[in-house]
Amino acid sequence: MRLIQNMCTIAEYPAPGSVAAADCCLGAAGRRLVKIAVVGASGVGKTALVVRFLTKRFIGDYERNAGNLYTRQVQIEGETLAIQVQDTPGIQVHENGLSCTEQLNRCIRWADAVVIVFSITDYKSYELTGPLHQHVQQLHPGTRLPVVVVANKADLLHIRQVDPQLGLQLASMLGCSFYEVSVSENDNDVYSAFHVLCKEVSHKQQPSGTPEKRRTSLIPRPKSPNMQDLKRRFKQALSAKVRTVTSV
Ligand SMILES: Nc1nc2c(ncn2[C@@H]2O[C@H](COP(=O)(O)OP(=O)(O)OP(=O)(O)O)[C@@H](O)[C@H]2O)c(=O)[nH]1
Repeated sequence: MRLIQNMCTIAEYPAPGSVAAADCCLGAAGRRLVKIAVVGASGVGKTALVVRFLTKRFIGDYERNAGNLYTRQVQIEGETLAIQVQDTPGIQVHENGLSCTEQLNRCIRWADAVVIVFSITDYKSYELTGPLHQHVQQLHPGTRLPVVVVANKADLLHIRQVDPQLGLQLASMLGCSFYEVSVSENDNDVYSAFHVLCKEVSHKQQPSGTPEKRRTSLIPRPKSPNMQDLKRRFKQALSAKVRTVTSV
């Protein structure tokens, strides 16, 4: 779906490592930038989720997605971060596994974090979550990309195919936060999912030396005796010895 705040599509998006991509490391006004890709099977509500997060609205009917990029600012722990959210076309599942286009892979490589969406009314979309998570991590070798798992359409209880426990168990096995949401009925949980993810990325982006440095400066150093102290102790020892000698 085409929306306000639309900047460009995945196809136009600079490949990671290019000069243009490097320019994107800081958002408007030099704010830190968090790049999030929203992925999952077709029809699970990816566009609806992104639109809800950006506008707090649920429109109902969305054009088939071509992979649009949106931006907004969020407050995380007192800091205003620029975040870019990349909506992606639905992943097709084939008998021999995932079928990810190069366009989608480029988007996942570009991202600092990923939201994997499935629908509670579509068991196949849930089954995609594990392999998709593995695929995301494979595209980011040497690091653990923050991922949140979102189970959508929680309002459609009468046609539920995925038990909430299943989603929770899978997410915890993958080491991800999990949210069961109804994009059509509620925006709080949607916001929380994005917020948690931004927080995780923000912590990851902090220079690694900073907290460690602060911690070490808090550890009290063992006191080394100064000369005055040494002299005083020496005198004390000496007079004790003298006292012992005189008492004998
Ligand atoms: N009942 C209900 N319907 C929803 C919810 N979220 C999305 N939908 C509907 O599900 C359909 C698919 O939503 P989209 O947001 O287009 O799904 P998508 O994952 O972006 O689909 P693709 O672009 O094909 O990949 C639309 O008709 C939405 O109105 C929800 O929480 N509850």
